[in-house]
Formats: sequence, structure tokens, C-alpha cells
Amino acid sequence: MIITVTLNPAIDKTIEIDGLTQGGLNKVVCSNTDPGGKGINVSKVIKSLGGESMATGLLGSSYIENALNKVGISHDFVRISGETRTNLKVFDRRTGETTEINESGPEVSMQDIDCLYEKIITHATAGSLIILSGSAPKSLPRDVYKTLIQKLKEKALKIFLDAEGDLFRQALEGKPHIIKPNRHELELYFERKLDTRTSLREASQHFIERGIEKVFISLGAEGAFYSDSKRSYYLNPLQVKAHSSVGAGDAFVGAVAYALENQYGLEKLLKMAVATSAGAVMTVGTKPMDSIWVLKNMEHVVVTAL
Ligand SMILES: Nc1ncnc2c1ncn2[C@@H]1O[C@H](COP(=O)(O)OP(=O)(O)OP(=O)(O)O)[C@@H](O)[C@H]1O
Ligand SMILES: O=P(O)(O)OC[C@@]1(O)O[C@H](CO)[C@@H](O)[C@@H]1O
Repeated sequence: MIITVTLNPAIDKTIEIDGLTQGGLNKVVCSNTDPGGKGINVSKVIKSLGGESMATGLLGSSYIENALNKVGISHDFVRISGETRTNLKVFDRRTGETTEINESGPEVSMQDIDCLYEKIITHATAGSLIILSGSAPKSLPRDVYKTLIQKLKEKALKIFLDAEGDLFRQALEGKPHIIKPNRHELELYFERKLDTRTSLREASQHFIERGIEKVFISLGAEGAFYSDSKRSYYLNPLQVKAHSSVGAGDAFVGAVAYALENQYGLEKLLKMAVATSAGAVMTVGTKPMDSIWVLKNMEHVVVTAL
């Protein structure tokens, strides 16, 4: 059983503009809305690959529950009184760039986290993979993931963390089993550039020495990197026509979770993660790519042992 946890869900509003003018009038060419927040996107990707997950977290709006019902994703959120944030993604058709404007999220408390912990425990079965992904509303302490990880590990659950900044730094003390930082998150953590394969390998080893089992580093259009205690691999990106890279990291995490759940071998898992995330950058907003495309294209991913 895979459980995705989103502490700070979002209604993602993606608008497209023909040349963004700062400080001027911008006309929207088209717009669309997706249920979002990193864990929820992971659940969407698992579903598109043919898998099942349970989405939970802290939720203020029924929009997201309705949207998940429509695509058949199981969910059980802790309902909070504050409103779910709306995150604006502005895609500039001329430059191909996306500008993101994210709200910080509603007021929540550690009591909400206690309720969330109970929900996770209710749904988890032995060895369930719990995915903790994305930011936490400002009102929560920055060690919220660390606290959750420590408690969940006492129940022998597997933890996959995708977070940044102080949340990430403190969560590491709880020793999640798997992490997927992107290059920017890692550079923030180490306070230095990580622009060579050697530096990525050293960074991964730093985590592995501290008890983390699997380190995936996503490198945007430059592909990805993987390390565990025995091996390291560089993964070439697929050459695709990029539309919106928002949610590419979530697609990567979703594919890894799906592959682990289905006990894929490492090479197949890595290929699926790269293909699923490449597919995600071709779609509008945070819509996942369909599994037929993923299965067809994963064979083109080159996995290089280092
Ligand atoms: N332009 C691109 N072309 C091909 N593949 C891409 C491109 N951008 C991203 N990817 C794929 O998506 C994966 C994740 O991308 P990225 O490193 O940008 O994640 P992220 O920063 O965590 O994303 P987000 O936070 O928006 O979900 C990469 O490892 C790569 O496989
Ligand atoms: O503020 P966070 O939680 O870090 O990021 C939130 C977010 O930008 O991430 C997803 C894409 O990865 C979007 O669905 C969502 O709007």
C-alpha cells in the first residue's frame, strides 16, 4: 500500500500567456485547474501508471476531493477550517518558461498533525510506503516531517521524503529510507554548487552514511542520478518537447513508488522514473502522461553505472 501525504495541498491554476509583460497588462490565452500539491500529484501519477494509492494530508477545500473522486483516487484527508491555497502557474508560450506564484497555505496546528498520524496508521499495512512530499504551512514547526518520520518508523513503515529547505534538513534527522531532492534543493543544503557527477556522488554518500538507503537526485532537463550503499548511476534525460515542468519531480517520485510496489528491478525502476517524469513535462499543468507513452519510451532511457 502506498500512502501519499500532502500537508499543503493546492489548487493549481495554470494560465498561458503569449509573452509575459512584467508591470503591464497580460491577456490569458487559456487556463486550466488541477488538484495539486506534491503528494496529490504523486497519487495522480501512480494512478496513471495503473497503480493504487491512498492520498491523505490536511485539506480545507472539497474541490480536491471531488477532483480525486473523478479519477478514482482513494483519499482520506484531515479536514481543516482554513482554505486550501491556490497556486498560480504562468506559462509563457513565447519563451516556454513557467513562472510560479505559490501561496503559503492556511493556518494549521500540531493537533491536525496528530489526527493525520492516526489516519496514516489506520490505512497503513505492514511495510507500507509513506510518501511525505512538499511544503508545510507556515504555522507548523519546521521539524514536522522529522516528528512524523520518527513516529511512522516506530510502526516499521517505509518513508520516502521529498521536501526542501529547513523541512528537508530537519527531516533527515529522522532518517527517511528514500529521498529525492533536486539539484537546487541539494545546493541549498550543502551551500555549494553540485555541477559534476563526482559532486553528486559525494552528496549522495553523505546521506547514505547517515542512514538513508536510496538517494534519487533529479536534475531537470539534465536527467537524474541514483545512489545506494553499493552503486551509483547517471540517467540520461529523454529528449522531449517540454511544455510545463511543474510536477516533473512528483512524476519521478510516483514512478519510483509504483515500481517499488511492483518489485521492479533497479534498472527498470530507474528507466520508468525518467520516462514518467519526461512525459509529465510534455503535458499541460500537472497532468500525468499516460502509461502507454511511458512504457514505449522507457526503453530509450540510458542508465550509466558510475
Ligand atoms: N526538460 C526536460 N526534458 C526531459 N526530462 C525532464 C525535463 N525536465 C525535467 N525532466 C525529468 O523530470 C525529472 C524531475 O525534474 P526536476 O528535477 O525539474 O524535478 P523537481 O524540481 O522536483 O520538479 P517539481 O518540484 O516541479 O515537481 C528529471 O529528473 C527528468 O527526468
Ligand atoms: O509549496 P510546495 O508544496 O513546495 O509546492 C507546491 C507545488 O508547486 O508543487 C506541485 C508541483 O510539484 C504543485 O502541484 C504545487 O502547486
